[in-house]
Amino acid sequence: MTQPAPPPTPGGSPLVATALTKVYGTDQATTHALAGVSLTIHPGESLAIMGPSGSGKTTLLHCLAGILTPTSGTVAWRGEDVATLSETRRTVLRRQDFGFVFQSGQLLPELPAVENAALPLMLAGTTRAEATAVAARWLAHLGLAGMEQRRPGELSGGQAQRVAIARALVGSPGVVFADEPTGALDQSTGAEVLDVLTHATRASGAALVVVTHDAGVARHCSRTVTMRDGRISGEFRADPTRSASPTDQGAVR
Ligand SMILES: Nc1ncnc2c1ncn2[C@@H]1O[C@H](COP(=O)(O)OP(=O)(O)OP(=O)(O)O)[C@@H](O)[C@H]1O
Repeated sequence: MTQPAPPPTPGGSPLVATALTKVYGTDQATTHALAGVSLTIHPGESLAIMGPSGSGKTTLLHCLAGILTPTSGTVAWRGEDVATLSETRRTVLRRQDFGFVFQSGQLLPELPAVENAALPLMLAGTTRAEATAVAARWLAHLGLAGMEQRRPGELSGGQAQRVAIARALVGSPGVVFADEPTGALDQSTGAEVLDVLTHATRASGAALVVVTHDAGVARHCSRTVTMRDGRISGEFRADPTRSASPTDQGAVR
């Protein structure tokens, strides 16, 4: 398969979170969703974030991606602190440097697949003709040639997630954030979509951060961190010489 995006910049900079905390609520009822998380995500790596419900996975993802402002701590990205940027600058950063894949329902139902995939480029000012041409190449790259004009309602769940992956990658982001990207799919479709997500992201040179409950997802990633009560409770690196699962891991933090 030919790579439709420009070649990745060699090297690139890591995303570095330091001592992140996030407290939700008021004085009467507070939740310490993040209680001091430090994490470095390197260019080209794929990181799975696992842990029980309520352990802070989505909150961490949203703080890393500039969707949420942490209560304290920093998120360093290409010389800026994502945590303290203005909302306007964060919006630009999210559009230009980051890609997003969520569980489902993220595509605009009235737009054909190619326009859904082209959206980040059009929002960044690329002409419609150029944006849809790049998006069509991504769709073909992800196995959706011939489906460019279908609306989301005319696609299977797995095909719709491939469109979402094309949309996440079309702007050549530095980091792709995915929150339960296969959560709405059956097991075999989910595995296929995950394969597409991890391979396409790696080929584009971007890092991938995936929140998941599924150990099968984590097995596709080069590293897994587990969370408990707002903290990182364990870390596991994939060993390319054997098939392993996060349950094998030893806690390193
Ligand atoms: N907007 C909010 N307001 C108040 N509390 C919140 C809010 N969002 C999350 N929380 C709380 O923060 C904690 C962490 O939530 P978070 O969604 O990050 O966990 P999670 O590990 O992603 O959970 P799940 O696996 O169930 O999606 C939970 O106790 C949750 O109830």
